Amino acid sequence: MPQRLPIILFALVMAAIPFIPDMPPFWIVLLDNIGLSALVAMGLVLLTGVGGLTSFGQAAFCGFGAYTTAVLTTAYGMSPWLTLPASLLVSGLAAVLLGLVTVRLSGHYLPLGTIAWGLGLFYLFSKLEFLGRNDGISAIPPLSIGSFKMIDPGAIYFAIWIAVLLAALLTMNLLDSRTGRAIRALRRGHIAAEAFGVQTPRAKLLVFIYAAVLAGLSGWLYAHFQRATNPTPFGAQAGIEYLFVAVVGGAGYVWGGVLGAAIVVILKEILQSYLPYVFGGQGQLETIVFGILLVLLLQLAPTGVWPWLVARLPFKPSRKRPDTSLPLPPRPKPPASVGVLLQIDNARKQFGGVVAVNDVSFDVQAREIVALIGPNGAGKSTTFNLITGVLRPTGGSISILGNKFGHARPQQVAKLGISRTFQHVKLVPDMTVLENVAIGAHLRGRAGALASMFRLDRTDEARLLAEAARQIERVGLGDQIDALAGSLSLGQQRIVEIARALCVDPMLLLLDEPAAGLRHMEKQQLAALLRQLRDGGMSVLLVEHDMGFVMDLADRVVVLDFGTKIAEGTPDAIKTNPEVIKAYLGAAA
Ligand SMILES: Nc1ncnc2c1ncn2[C@@H]1O[C@H](COP(=O)(O)OP(=O)(O)OP(=O)(O)O)[C@@H](O)[C@H]1O
Repeated sequence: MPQRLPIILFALVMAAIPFIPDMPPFWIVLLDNIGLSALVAMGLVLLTGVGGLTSFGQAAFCGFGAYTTAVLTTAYGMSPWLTLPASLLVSGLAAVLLGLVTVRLSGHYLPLGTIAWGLGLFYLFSKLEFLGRNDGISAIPPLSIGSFKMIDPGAIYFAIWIAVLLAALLTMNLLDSRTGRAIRALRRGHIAAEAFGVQTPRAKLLVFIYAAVLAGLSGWLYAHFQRATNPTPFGAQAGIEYLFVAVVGGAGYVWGGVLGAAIVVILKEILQSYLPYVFGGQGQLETIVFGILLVLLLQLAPTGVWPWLVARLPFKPSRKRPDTSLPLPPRPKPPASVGVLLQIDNARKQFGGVVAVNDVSFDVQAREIVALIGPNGAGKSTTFNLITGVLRPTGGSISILGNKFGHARPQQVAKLGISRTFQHVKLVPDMTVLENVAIGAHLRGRAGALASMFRLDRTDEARLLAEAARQIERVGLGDQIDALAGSLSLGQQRIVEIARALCVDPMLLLLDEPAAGLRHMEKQQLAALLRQLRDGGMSVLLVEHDMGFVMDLADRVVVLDFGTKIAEGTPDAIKTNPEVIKAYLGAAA
């Protein structure tokens, strides 16, 4: 089924609803409220479900949108259509200021931070004289087109649902793009995204602003729907409720935001209307029952109702295969005469009293496979992290083609043409293999968020996906291209990581335990691929515990023990080196 067909059908159904004969006006009011809530929830889908940034403070951004238009239309007589950009701008600017502080927080501090400013802004709205303090602002004019005033709920219905549909389309376009993949990669932690050039603070700020602008749009519509505004709908409780809406619907899914809004708004309405009859007018009971029902719902569908429903559909949306003939210009390569590609000179890394890497020096030549081996805790992964900019060295230097880059950020290291895989696989499990691998080509694309939202990125996108598809074919996973990464075996996921690293078109490939979890045949195929890459001009530095694999494949082996280099040489020399034998036997004993 074509991907856009369900959206067109949905739009037609929503457009037809107000024309149903004898449609109770109350239902239209409910649908208006659902639309307003869906706009905020959609922003939260992107922020929390996709980007992994939990926010309890979204209601405050609705407040910015609502109060901006309320002030400008009532005090300055501006047309509501002119206040729309102003409302979005004020919400966006507020998000920039709050986001610059908030997105740097991590773990529990991030949601706590959003609660703090959510509460703070609520009190600000209720204390400022020009916002009408607790009473708010009334007599806000309705939206109008010519002499047609959208006073009744059936009229503003169209404005609200056109906004919801446009927001859904723009959000889906954004997610289905280079920038969208970067945002989705955030959920797996910043290290994996940064290794492929994603500017994670910028990506986080982008989703923060985007979510705030959608909330501001909802606030603007709300102000002209209610024609009055006060602080209550923009407080902490409303912020928590919006998060509920997103989670119940399915926090990672655009349409989950719409469905969640429908479930929560309708459920609340039913409970408020009927529970007083059941319990004889006892106050507040609906809040308790509402909470219990939502918890039960989440037991049934832990990732939200939308994915639960989609998994039960008899048909699946069809995915278009990328056209692999589309070229992506290769990155510049080192001249054929180059000898040493990577030089590590007395690299040192201390964690407090632990010397994880102790003045280690070695090099990797052009077109060479070097293995870095050593017992557990020898400092191999730390060395990888020093080379890739994840850790800053305590001393020494690292250079590529003679240029020192020891203190570069991971994004800059990726730009130099160094890409990597991880000891603990860092793929986004609910993204397809193709989408995961395409993150590797991030630096080779150009399209930004705005171009993606308006589908102006298609040529760029087609080239990135073509490159990803070629690399997936190259590593032998062509038949898994549309599978979710999380559904593959661990060994296959490691191979997907190699394809992602190859998408960088690197001159140096760093592989952290690539053969772990692979079967014998798969290891042989991997070795053949790595030899082919080397013969094609790439250098490979790999950490591996499988000695058979290493000794068969590597041109040279560097051995670490307790952070210190104890040997270096050809596989044959290393196999018989007494220091190495002692280190390994010592470790085994
Ligand atoms: N972030 C950290 N903080 C403190 N100590 C650390 C940190 N990272 C690594 N270490 C220590 O540095 C030493 C080297 O660790 P590293 O992970 O580099 O070893 P490895 O050779 O990769 O081991 P393995 O083969 O088990 O992965 C270990 O003693 C480890 O405990």
